[in-house]
Amino acid sequence: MKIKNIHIRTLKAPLKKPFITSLRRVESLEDIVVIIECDDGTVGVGEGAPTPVITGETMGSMIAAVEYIKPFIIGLDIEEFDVILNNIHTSILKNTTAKSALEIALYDLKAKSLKQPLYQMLGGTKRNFKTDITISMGDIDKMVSDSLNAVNLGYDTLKIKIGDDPKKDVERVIAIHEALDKNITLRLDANQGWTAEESVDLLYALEKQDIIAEFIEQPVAADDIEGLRYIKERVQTPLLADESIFSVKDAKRLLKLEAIDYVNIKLAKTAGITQALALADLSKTFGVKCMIGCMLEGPISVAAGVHVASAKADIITMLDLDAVSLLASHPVKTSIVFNESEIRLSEDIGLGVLY
Ligand SMILES: C[C@H](N)C(=O)N[C@H](CCC(=O)O)C(=O)O
Ligand SMILES: [Mg+2]
Repeated sequence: MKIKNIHIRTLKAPLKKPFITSLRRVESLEDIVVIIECDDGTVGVGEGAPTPVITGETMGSMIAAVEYIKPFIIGLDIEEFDVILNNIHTSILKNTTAKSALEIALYDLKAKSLKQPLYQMLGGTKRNFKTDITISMGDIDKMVSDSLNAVNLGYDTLKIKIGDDPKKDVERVIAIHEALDKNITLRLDANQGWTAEESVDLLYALEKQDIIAEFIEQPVAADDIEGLRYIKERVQTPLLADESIFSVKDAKRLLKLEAIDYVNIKLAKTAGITQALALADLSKTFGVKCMIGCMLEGPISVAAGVHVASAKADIITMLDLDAVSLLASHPVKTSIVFNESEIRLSEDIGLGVLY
């Protein structure tokens, strides 16, 4: 099975409502779908969504990166899996989401060539998962009503976006906590919005009210490693690193410093499945649990995240794979069930995506 061609398509999908974090506001999804076509007609499909404020990539840069990588892998046989991976990653630096889209398509092809579902090829057996849902940042009343609606839809874990105003952020979390049953788990994501000192003050204020979230995600700037350690040494609320960890190297540094409690793995940051698996393995050696997350992206790349979650189910114990549920509709047929908080992998070969 030789790689004959690589096609790039654009996927557009409307959101149920605007997606708002301290870093950006998005009104609808637009991303790329990468299709690797082999000489026997088999195709593998991957996807990547631009998140300029996190990975530095845009639609244009991702398309250019995939076009640039193409000649390094066209003509190679799927049997030369490691050579193809190496060529993807060494032909150009960075461009992690573009590389992830290519890797996802390649893993889809490899699993299809072995006639196995991808999670089985990766050693997984788990097929049923529960994800949280993101509550976009906004006015307190809107965040409370969005939280109540999410619980009515069956979600028992909410990821609350905050980070634009520490004082208002405390009020938001207290109001949401007051409005919900106490069996609902709250995750907080500030997307780098606070300083280390603000983070400690804010988390103390919540802890004083007996609000201890499951974790606070990325309270400070991605490169503020000392800030993360400063917070971890002072608060009870566990600390999860997102934008601070793209690679195994990033994670090693933070884990050695004992600066965080959990790691958020996203294929768009790890440049695909290979390093995501390695990141889970590394976290396991440090006894640190992981979450698998996503950007605002579509069902193909989210599906790849679910397969990774199955492969590393012992260490990836938390899921933030809600992007498909945030879409009002999308054009992709999958045999994977995305039903609000419930996600179920099928026994179809490959990713389980028909495009
Ligand atoms: C969609 C997911 N639940 C999420 O919140 N991801 C964000 C980044 C998403 C983006 O801006 O596209 C995160 O974890 O920071
Ligand atoms: Mg985050």
